[in-house]
Amino acid sequence: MKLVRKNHRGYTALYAEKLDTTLTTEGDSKESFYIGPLADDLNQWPLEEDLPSWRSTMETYHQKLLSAVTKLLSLIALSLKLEEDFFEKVGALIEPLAFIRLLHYPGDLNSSSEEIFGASAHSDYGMVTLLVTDGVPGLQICREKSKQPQVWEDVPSMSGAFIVNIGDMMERWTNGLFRSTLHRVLQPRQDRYSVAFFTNPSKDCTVECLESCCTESCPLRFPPIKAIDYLEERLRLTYGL
Ligand SMILES: O=C(O)CCC(=O)C(=O)O
Ligand SMILES: [Fe+2]
Repeated sequence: MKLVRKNHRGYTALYAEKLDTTLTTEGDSKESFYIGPLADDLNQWPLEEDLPSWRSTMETYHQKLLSAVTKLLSLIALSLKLEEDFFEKVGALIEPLAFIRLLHYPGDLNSSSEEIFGASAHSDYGMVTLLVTDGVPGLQICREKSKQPQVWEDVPSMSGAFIVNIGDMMERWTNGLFRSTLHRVLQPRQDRYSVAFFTNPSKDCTVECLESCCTESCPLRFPPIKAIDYLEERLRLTYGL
């Protein structure tokens, strides 16, 4: 039963995605399943009789994580000396483009190429990502993404905790004050599973540098852009379209 990806929902096969668009390799050695906003009816669900309660479990997870992200965004707003509901007021949370991605990295691929990653180096595209992993190592971050050579550090898995990644749209909003996290996943030696929850602003929300983040010493780095335009371009590159 494979519900092949349509409208960025459903199943994506091994090697279909390449997160580091500078690599010349085939693609990342992971397979995944996407579940997007619940309201628009575009999600692809397995039959209830094949996977009883799966849909309702995923819908509950989506709702709970969106509510956690909403709280996190109000803390981010306060930390930027903005009103608590700033991200609501700019329209980011009207119909946020929030996606669950269920990920599987097969452990038995025995690839000899050092250039094949479970997930090649990238930063997530949106506001923030909440990530849970099954404890199998592989995830790494690079703290100083513009320095060469890049230094990669393992990210330990903590049971009961989320890993939180800042995304590129948050970096654009804050003119780089909040830096998006460059990360990757090495090809694991045993099966590895993780669940990411990506949050992008609503499609018509304009992501533009906050006034307080643009100064003479820190001039504007990114022009304003509509969330959907930014997201679609990043997805286009990731899938080599
Ligand atoms: O599997 C992981 O730990 C990370 C996944 C990831 O970075 C992504 O899907 O964007
Ligand atoms: Fe990621």
